[in-house]
Amino acid sequence: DETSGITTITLSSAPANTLSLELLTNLIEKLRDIEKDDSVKGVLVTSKYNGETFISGLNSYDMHNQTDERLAKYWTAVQDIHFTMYSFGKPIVAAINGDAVAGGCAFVLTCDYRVMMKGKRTGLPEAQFGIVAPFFYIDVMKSVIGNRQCELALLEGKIFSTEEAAKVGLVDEAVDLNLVLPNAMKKLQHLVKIPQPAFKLTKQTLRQADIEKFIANRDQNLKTYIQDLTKHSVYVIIRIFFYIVQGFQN
Ligand SMILES: CC/C=C\CCC/C=C/C(=O)SCCNC(=O)CCNC(=O)[C@H](O)C(C)(C)COP(=O)(O)OP(=O)(O)OC[C@H]1O[C@@H](n2cnc3c(N)ncnc32)[C@H](O)[C@@H]1OP(=O)(O)O
Repeated sequence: DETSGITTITLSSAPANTLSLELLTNLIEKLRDIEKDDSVKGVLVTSKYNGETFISGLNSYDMHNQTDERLAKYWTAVQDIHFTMYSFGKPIVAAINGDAVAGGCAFVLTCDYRVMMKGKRTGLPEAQFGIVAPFFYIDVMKSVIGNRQCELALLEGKIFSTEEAAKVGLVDEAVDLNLVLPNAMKKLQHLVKIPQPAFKLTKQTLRQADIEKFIANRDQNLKTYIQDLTKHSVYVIIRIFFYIVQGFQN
C-alpha cells in the first residue's frame, strides 16, 4: 500500500506452506529488496491458508535423500531466512492465521509482534522427533519467553495451543480468526510511526548478541546439519510424518 508504506506478504506454497527451498529463496530475495526500498516502512506476514496453516515447518522432502550440495543449499537458506528476518531493519508483524509449528514457530519468533488465531498450535517439537532444535531456534525462543519457560518447552518438545502460547509470551495476542489481520495491521501501523532510526537501532541493540553468535557459528552449524541429516534423516522424516498423521503430544 503506497499511502501507508506497509507491504503484506501472503505465504502461499501449497499444500501447507512448508518452508521449501523455493519458498525460502523467494522470500529472502523479497525481504532484501524491501529492506532497500525506502517507500516500504513495514511488513505484515500472513498465510493464504486462512484458518488452517500459517507455516508447517521446514520441508521434509528438502531434508531427505538429497546430495550434500543440495542439503547445504537448503540449510543455508534456512539460516539466511532466520538471519534476514531477525536482523530486519524495519518492523515485521506476523498475522498467524493457522498452525505455526517447528520451523514455522521459529519464523514467527523472528518477527517483532505476533497475533495468532485462537485454537491453533505452535512450538518447537524437535525433541519429539528425537533431535535437537537448531541453536538459533533455541536462542530466539529463549530471547522471547526467557530461559526457564524455554527449558520447560524444549526439553519435551512442547506444542502449545495459541492460548497457552499467549500465557508464556510466545505470541502477543490470541484472538478470533476475524481479528488476526486487523489487530496485526493496527500494531504495525503503530510501529511504523515510531522514529525509524530509533526503532532500528533499538532492535539491533536488543538482538546484537544473538546475531553475533549466529554469524560466528553458522558454518559449523551447516557442517553438523549435513552430517546429522546424512546419518539420521530417515529416522527424523519418519518421526515428522508420524506427527503429521497422529498429531503432537501436548
Ligand atoms: C538431524 C535433523 C536436523 C535438522 C532438523 C531441523 C529442525 C526441523 C525443523 C522443522 O521444521 S521439521 C518439520 C516439522 N514440521 C512438522 O512437524 C509439521 C508437520 N505437519 C503437521 O503437523 C500438520 O501438517 C499441521 C502443520 C499441524 C497441519 O495439519 P493439517 O491437518 O491442517 O494438514 P495436513 O497434516 O493434512 O498437511 C497438509 C499437507 O502438507 C504436508 N506437510 C505438512 N507438513 C509438512 C512438512 N513439514 N514437510 C512436507 N510436507 C508437509 C502433509 O503431508 C499434507 O500433504 P498431503 O495433503 O499430500 O498428504
